[in-house]
Amino acid sequence: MLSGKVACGEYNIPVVDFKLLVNGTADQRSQAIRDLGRACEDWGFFMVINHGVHEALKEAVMKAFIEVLSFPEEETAEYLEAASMDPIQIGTGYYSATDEAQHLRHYLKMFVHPEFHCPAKPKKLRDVAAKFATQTRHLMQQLAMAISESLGLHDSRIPQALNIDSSIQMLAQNHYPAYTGTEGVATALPPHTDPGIFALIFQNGVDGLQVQHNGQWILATPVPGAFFVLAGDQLEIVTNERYRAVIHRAVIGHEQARTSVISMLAPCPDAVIEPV
Ligand SMILES: O=C(O)CCC(=O)C(=O)O
Ligand SMILES: [Fe+2]
Repeated sequence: MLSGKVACGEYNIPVVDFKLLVNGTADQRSQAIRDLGRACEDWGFFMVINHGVHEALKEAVMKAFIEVLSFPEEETAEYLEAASMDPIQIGTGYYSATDEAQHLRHYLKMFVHPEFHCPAKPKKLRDVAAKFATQTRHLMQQLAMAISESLGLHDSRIPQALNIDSSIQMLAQNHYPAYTGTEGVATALPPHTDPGIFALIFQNGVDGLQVQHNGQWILATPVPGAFFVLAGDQLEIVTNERYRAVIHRAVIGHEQARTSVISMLAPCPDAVIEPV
């Protein structure tokens, strides 16, 4: 059974306008930075719009990732059952005994920074994934600078404290086949926080990401073109828990399969992260 009541519609998930954050007038920038600070403080979650990553690129990445997951197992055997730090991983998550997942999730994960790793097929994946990785990394670096400012600090303070220049970036895709069981919807990814600094997420038009806010589960429905931005554990640590990592989960209904693409930034494993 899916635990907790789910609210949708009655809450306004915060929206941050990236264009105003970087190119606005002084007043617009201050307002956007305040909006960002409030979103991080109250939710640990927001949507970013006008971020400059083209829809066509996002679609191309999702399509190429779907192709990888659809290859017969013998073609992706080297990535199956990989360990958590292996550069490319393909697998299926279904941990019903331990953590309440009731339905399948197929995933692909690849580390793209500081070294770029990518399955050789389909051929177009390398090019689109590299572009998407660079653009979303840049976006997350700029968000980290703006977060510094939202805390009244110099814009380099939080990025430096996180060693962001040497950080690790991972791209991932989750594919959740439509649910076939007897409940209304099923949990496919149990409640968790993300271990890194931020995750950016977009999806195939099917909702299913839920975030915890003031003790309630909220279904996240994006404004067109937006990325969801989730604060992770390392952001919580560096801000001394002022900006908390958001607890979230993914659910899946009967009608349609859901696909999400994630770009995630985390400090390199030997970085020591302390509150600023
Ligand atoms: O599929 C989603 O929307 C959420 C994915 C997620 O939280 C994760 O992979 O850590
Ligand atoms: Fe997550």
